[in-house]
Amino acid sequence: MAKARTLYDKIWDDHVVDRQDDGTCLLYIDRHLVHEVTSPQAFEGLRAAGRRVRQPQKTLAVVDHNVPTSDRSHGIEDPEAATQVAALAQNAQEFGVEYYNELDTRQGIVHVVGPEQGFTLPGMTIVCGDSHTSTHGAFGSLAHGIGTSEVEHVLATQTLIQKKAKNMRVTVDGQLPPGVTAKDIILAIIGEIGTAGGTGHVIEYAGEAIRSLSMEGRMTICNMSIEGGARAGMVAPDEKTYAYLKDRPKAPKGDAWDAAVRYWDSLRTDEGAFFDTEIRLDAANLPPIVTWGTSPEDVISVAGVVPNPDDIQDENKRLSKWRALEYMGLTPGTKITDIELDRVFIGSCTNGRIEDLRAVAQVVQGKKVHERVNAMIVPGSGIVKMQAEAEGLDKIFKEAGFDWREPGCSMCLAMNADRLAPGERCASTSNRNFEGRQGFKGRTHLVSPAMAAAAAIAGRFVDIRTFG
Ligand SMILES: CC(C)[C@H](C(=O)O)[C@@H](O)C(=O)O
Ligand code: SF4
Repeated sequence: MAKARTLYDKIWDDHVVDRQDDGTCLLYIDRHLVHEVTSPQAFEGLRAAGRRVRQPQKTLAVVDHNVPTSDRSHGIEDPEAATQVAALAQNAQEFGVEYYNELDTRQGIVHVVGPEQGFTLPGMTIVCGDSHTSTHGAFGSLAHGIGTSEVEHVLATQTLIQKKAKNMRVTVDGQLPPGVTAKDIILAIIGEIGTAGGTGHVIEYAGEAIRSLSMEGRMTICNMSIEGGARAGMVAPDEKTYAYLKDRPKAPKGDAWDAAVRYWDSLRTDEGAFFDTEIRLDAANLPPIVTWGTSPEDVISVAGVVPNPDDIQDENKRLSKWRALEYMGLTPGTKITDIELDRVFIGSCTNGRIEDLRAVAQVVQGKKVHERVNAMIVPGSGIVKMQAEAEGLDKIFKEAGFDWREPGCSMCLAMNADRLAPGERCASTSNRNFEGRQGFKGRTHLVSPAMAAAAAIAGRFVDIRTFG
């Protein structure tokens, strides 16, 4: 009998072109997403070597990090951003790669755009010069970030040099309580395993709670796999995956669709397959989570208090958590619900999709953003924006006092004009709370969309389970 294999093993095996004795492999790459930040040198390298893009139709380029989220119909004012955007437009044209510019409705954050267009499909190897490429694993693909020199390698050859990672399974049993979301699951997992817990592994998420999630929720989980140190995250495809993808512009059609689904149905981890590491969590025990520090592992229940680093044995860790508290302007023992906010950011490739915006609308409908708070909502893509407007969500947001913006990465990493002022405190639906991530000396607390929405109204963190 054939050896029992994991989902990761199967996709890996189906893409190995060559294997050296030391385990180094050449992997075939099915899809390559390209954005303006990590591609200029890669295209420059091709140009210098006189090479073409090997398979332009398997490559898709979009601008997201630098674009302003204000009206851009009259061009991009910031000269640096304008130069980077223009460079991608020029490279895409010169190398025959499909490109969504800042005025295209299909434009958005690269990890929102891929799935939305059906460019992301189960069983594929997907890369992008961006760490959150792990998002696409929600479709049962092997998707991970690569560096700029690898971007050049993939552009030139449609292959990547890789060594196989270990298998890890995170099983989330049970059912999520009301008010607790995919974001809380992944923050809880990272809190449990730490930011290095997944190092050297590809994580497969399994269990009843994961199965019950929408594709949007699964993307939120896979998105943050990288914050847990893993190379990639994945969820086996199922009927929800197919329903999401069917009739998407780039998804296969007719007989090709049927044949694809037959293959995708085989992409399940076999009974008895080996995992190097296994973790289990019970969804029923999870609270809404807020991060208190400068690492995504610094998690605490909204009903809790800021922890005391003195309780940590390891000296280095203890000191680093004290530094985090100092940076965050917090003292141990402070109730999370006593933390006041200046800003709220709803968006990013973690939580900038339509389901996230619906969750926000549900919380803020008929209410007003707290007078101290400046709150913005940045849809993950033009398609998300259009859908939200068709559902009237933008009206709900604007009436509540939210700023409704154009799509892009925005204040997830503050590469454009959207940023925190020094000392400002923000509830954010994004994935990183590093020092300076949302602006110099800015203070970021990671939360779910519903929790960010409630915080915008209350001006402080509130427990979404009792808010209303
Ligand atoms: C700019 C890009 C290289 C970076 C990444 O790789 O993740 C960004 O998207 C981020 O989220 O920090
Ligand atoms: S939204 Fe944030 S995390 Fe996602 S790709 Fe953009 S900068 Fe990176």
